Amino acid sequence: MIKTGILGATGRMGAHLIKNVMEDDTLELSAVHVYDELKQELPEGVLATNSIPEMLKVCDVVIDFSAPAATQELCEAAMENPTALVIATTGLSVHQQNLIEEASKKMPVLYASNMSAGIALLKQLVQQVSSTLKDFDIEIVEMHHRHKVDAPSGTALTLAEFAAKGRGLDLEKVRVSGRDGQIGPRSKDEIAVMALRGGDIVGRHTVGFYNDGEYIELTHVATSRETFSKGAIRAAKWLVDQEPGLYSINDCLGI
Ligand SMILES: NC(=O)C1=CN([C@@H]2O[C@H](COP(=O)(O)OP(=O)(O)OC[C@H]3O[C@@H](n4cnc5c(N)ncnc54)[C@H](OP(=O)(O)O)[C@@H]3O)[C@@H](O)[C@H]2O)C=CC1
Ligand SMILES: O=C(O)C1=N[C@H](C(=O)O)C[C@H](O)C1
Repeated sequence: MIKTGILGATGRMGAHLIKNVMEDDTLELSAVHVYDELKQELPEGVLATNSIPEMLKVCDVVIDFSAPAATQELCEAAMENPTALVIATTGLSVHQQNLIEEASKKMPVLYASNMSAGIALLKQLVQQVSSTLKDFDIEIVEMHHRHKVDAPSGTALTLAEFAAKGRGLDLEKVRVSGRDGQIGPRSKDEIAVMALRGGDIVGRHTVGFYNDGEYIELTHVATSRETFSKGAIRAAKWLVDQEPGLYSINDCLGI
């Protein structure tokens, strides 16, 4: 059995993870990190702790759907106690992204801004369309539930990176995150990434390629959070057998 820990256990994703890990035949729920208060009953023997180092001591793998500060603490603690890490938290700073890379020198780490198989494939399609249809304007729109705290979504940024890569562009130089007022005509290279928030939308991403006379829109819709929790569990099972290094969800899926 793979001893599994959950960081962000009291969150929206945490609730699905607890359920899905407990249902799984090859995973054992060893520990949950409780930042504030755990409102859910857990089976006897599961460590509920507010200490990340204590959680790491009893786990083969930790799955993280939490917040940037928590991910940072996880990476720092894991460098003292190397443990496979599946990291799904978005809204990370450059420093926090570098920490993940640093940690991956000592342990296998899989980072994915989206754990679904659909987005794993969509990234590749976006890069292909971007590099093939060079004259098409690229615009990305994401929609999420009203509780989401980071914008644009990590997935939208990842899709934008693949779009930029398809054209050999530096996303930092071409990304537009809003339009308002006398902004002038659209420049050729810009890639807009726009965020909408409302209701209980689990996650919707559209990458549009627009030209005169035609356009293509590629849309992925997540209709259940279990898409992400089950994707992370699939990643955890794969990751525990890997050497130290930084992996993507595509590595895990072999695509
Ligand atoms: N990669 C993917 O496929 C997906 C990624 N996500 C990402 O996962 C993250 C969590 O999403 P969601 O579950 O909706 O968010 P929630 O706000 O519901 O949950 C966040 C969790 O993190 C905990 N937390 C917050 N701050 C800290 C801290 N400083 N230290 C330790 N724990 C902390 C919260 O504890 P408390 O409840 O006590 O505040 C809570 O358990 C987000 O970044 C989201 O974008 C979400 C879905 C899919
Ligand atoms: O916060 C969410 O809910 C989600 N976050 C991820 C992101 O920022 O891309 C993935 C998914 O879209 C749901």
